Amino acid sequence: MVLNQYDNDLLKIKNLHTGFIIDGELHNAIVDVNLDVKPKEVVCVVGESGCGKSVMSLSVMQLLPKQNSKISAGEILFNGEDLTKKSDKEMNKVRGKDIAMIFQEPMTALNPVFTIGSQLMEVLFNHLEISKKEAREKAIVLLKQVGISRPEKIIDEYPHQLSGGMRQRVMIAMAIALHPKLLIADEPTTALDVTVQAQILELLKDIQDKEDMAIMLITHDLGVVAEMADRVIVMYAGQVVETSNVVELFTKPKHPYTEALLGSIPRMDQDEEKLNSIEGVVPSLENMPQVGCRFADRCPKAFGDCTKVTPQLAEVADGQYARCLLYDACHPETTSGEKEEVKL
Ligand SMILES: Nc1ncnc2c1ncn2[C@@H]1O[C@H](COP(=O)(O)OP(=O)(O)OP(=O)(O)O)[C@@H](O)[C@H]1O
Repeated sequence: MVLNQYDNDLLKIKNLHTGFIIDGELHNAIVDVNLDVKPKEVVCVVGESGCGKSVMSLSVMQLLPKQNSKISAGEILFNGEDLTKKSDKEMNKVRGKDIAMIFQEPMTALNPVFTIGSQLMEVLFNHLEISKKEAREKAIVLLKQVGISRPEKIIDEYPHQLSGGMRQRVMIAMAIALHPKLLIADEPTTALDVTVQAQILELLKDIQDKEDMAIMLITHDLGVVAEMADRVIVMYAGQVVETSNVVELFTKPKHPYTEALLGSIPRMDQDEEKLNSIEGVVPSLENMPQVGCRFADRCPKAFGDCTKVTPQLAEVADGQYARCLLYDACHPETTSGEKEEVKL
C-alpha cells in the first residue's frame, strides 16, 4: 500500500455508523464516528463501558459477527484504502500484516491446545514463505523482543503454563511479528495486576518507538491515557464527544462528559468519603436518544436545547474538538457560567 501523499493519516474513520440487528431492526452502536491516527502516534480511546469503543475497533478489523451486525455508513481509510470495501480474503492480508490487534484477556485469544511456538509460527506462515526452522528462530527472537526470558523453553509450552503478563507478552509478540503500522490494543492491561500492567505499557511504548508503529489504545483507565497517549478520543453512547491532545484534555477538557470522567479519578488530597461518579448509565442501543445530546440527561451543564438540538463535533479550541452545544455560537455561555436559552 502507498501512503496517499495528500493525506498524512494512517487510519482515517469517516462518518462511521455500525449497528446490530436486534428483533429484526438495525440499532446503531456507533454513529457518525470520525477519527484519525497518524503514523507513529499513540491515540487513546476512552469512555465508559458500552460507549462503543470495541465496536469501533472491531469495525476497523472487520471482525464483528456478520450475522447480526452491519457497517451501515461511512469509510475506514487505512493508508487511503477503504477497508469497508475489502473482501474477507483481502482483509486477511491486512489483519496481522498492516494492522494487528491485542485484546484484554489473552487466554481467550490464545488457543489452549497449541503451544506458544506453534501459534506464533502460524502467524508467520500465514504471511511469509519461510521454513519451519526459520519460523522457529523468528519466534524465539520475537519472544525475546517482548521480554520473555528463556524463550527456547517457553516456545514449547502451552498458554495455561504462563502467567497473565507472559501471555499478554506472547500476544504482543504475535501482533508485532509482521511489523504492522498500526496496533489496536483493546484494554490490554485491564486483566493484569498493577505492576504487570506498568511493565506491559512500558513494553508497548518501547515497541512502538522501535517499530515506528502507531497504537490505538482502548481503555477506560485515565491513568493509562496520561501515561501513553499523544492524542485522546473520548466516546460516549456511540459517538465521539471530544478529541484533544493529551495535555489539553487533562488541563482544559471541553466536553462536560470529559470533565466528569476526569472528576471521577480518585485523588490523594480528596477528603470526601465518597468517590465522585457520573450519575446514571449509558443508554442501551434500543433506548438511545435520536435527537439532542446523548449525554444531556446526565450532564450537570445541560440546558433546554440540549435535548432538542443534536450537537455536531466541531473545533472549539486549537486542535480540540467537542460535540456540545455549549460551544455552539447559537447557544452562548453567559459570563456567570449559566447557559442562555436561545430566543428564536
Ligand atoms: N454482538 C453484539 N450484539 C448486540 N449488541 C452489541 C454487540 N456487541 C456490542 N453491542 C452493543 O454495542 C454497544 C457498544 O458496545 P462496546 O462493546 O463497543 O462498548 P465498549 O465501549 O467497548 O465497552 P467495554 O468497555 O465494556 O468493552 C453496547 O450497547 C453493546 O451492548
